[in-house]
Amino acid sequence: MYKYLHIYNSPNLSGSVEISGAKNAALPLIASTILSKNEVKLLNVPEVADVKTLLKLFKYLGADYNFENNKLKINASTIKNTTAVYEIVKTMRASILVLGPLLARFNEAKVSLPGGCAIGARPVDLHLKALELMGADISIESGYIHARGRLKGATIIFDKVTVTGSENIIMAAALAKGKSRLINVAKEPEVIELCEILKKAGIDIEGIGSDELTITGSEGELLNFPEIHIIPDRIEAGTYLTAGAITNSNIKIKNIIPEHIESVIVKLSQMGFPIEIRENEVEIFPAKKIYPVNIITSEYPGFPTDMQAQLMAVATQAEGVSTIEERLFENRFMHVPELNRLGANIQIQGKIATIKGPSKLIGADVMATDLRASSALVLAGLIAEGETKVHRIYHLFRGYEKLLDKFSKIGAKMELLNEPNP
Ligand SMILES: CC(=O)N[C@H]1[C@@H](OP(=O)(O)OP(=O)(O)OC[C@H]2O[C@@H](n3ccc(=O)[nH]c3=O)[C@H](O)[C@@H]2O)O[C@H](CO)[C@@H](O)[C@@H]1O
Ligand SMILES: C=C(OP(=O)(O)O)C(=O)O
Repeated sequence: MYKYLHIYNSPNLSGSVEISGAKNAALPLIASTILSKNEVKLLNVPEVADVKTLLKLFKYLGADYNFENNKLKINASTIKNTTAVYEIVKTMRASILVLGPLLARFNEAKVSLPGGCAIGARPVDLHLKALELMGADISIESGYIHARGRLKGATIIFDKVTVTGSENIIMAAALAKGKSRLINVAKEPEVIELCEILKKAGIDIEGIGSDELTITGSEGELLNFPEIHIIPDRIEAGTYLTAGAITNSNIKIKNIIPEHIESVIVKLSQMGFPIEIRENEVEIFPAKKIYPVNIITSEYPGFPTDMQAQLMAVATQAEGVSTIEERLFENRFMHVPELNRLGANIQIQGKIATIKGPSKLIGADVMATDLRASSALVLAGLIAEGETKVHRIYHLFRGYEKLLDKFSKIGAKMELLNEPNP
């Protein structure tokens, strides 16, 4: 039975939210266990749909695991199958993360092409080009990427900064023969955590945290992984921070690494929200006046595309004209018509959205189209007069753990109800 999220006007939030482990760190780290000879224990793993999908894929490949209370024990040494099937890959693009490690370990891998999705074309050409430079023979057959060959170290210059592309090639280089130089690598905290774990597992990696890495591969020898503690989810943290902002409330966001959301804090501060930064938490206070803002999305440490929709929801309440330019994905404004249905005044011209505020929002039926678009609609629903029904809400559960519990703890009123016409 399909569900929708019924949100009741909740203009005053208070209290604190504990942030879960990062989905986008957990996914590559789980994929990396393909390189491990031992069972790996991962802590602070978020129980979200994407993690469960990747685990389903691991089971299909032949791995064993146990996942309870955010603790995951996974043994990928039993993997025999090297084909990631369409039926699983189609539900989650990040399944492409098994390509690099499977190929590096088995000298062969077949992964269904992830295809386009809601936010843009999202090709994987840079992943494939890099693997070819490392000696892989790659063909596309019946919708599958078929990669074969023994990987050897290479110099790779990424034409664009790609997060999962960098992660795939870092994992491949860890087991390849010889040294790889990766230039223009992504510097997202999730990429850094992957490098640090591989280093602890015995791989020589230089340049961690910079955009150039030198990795000396183990020549096919499997690694001895340490216990892994997943870093806090900076996008979940940013989302709850924007919940404080849109409702102009005082809330604390706990269990985070504030540096990871610096660009979001800077923009909310510019909008007039006082924010106190402490060691593992930030606290947002009501603004006297909400100022408009100009945002351009970019790679870390720039403003994250994964926070663009949420900031746009907040900008609907600013006194004046804000602009948001989306530079990473060509189709990541799907929340705009839905926010406008609630009463926002947003226009799009190419990559730029212009938001005229403040707008009085009034509850309506709206459609979630992707993960972060869904969160923008939830935020808008908090301040919309009356009741807002967010349909296709399953997108949200790909990346937000215990969303209803966390929102209800800070005073938001919402419930999951059955769609009347499924
Ligand atoms: C699971 C995960 O971590 N997902 C994140 C990851 O996605 P993902 O890793 O898929 O995003 P990328 O960093 O690869 O994409 C950045 C840009 O490069 C382009 N590109 C990418 C690869 C390629 O082979 N060719 C190519 O042209 C993409 O279309 C996009 O325009 O980073 C994005 C950008 O921060 C985030 O929005 C996603 O939440
Ligand atoms: C776009 C996202 O995820 P994915 O790359 O898995 O689609 C996201 O986390 O906002």
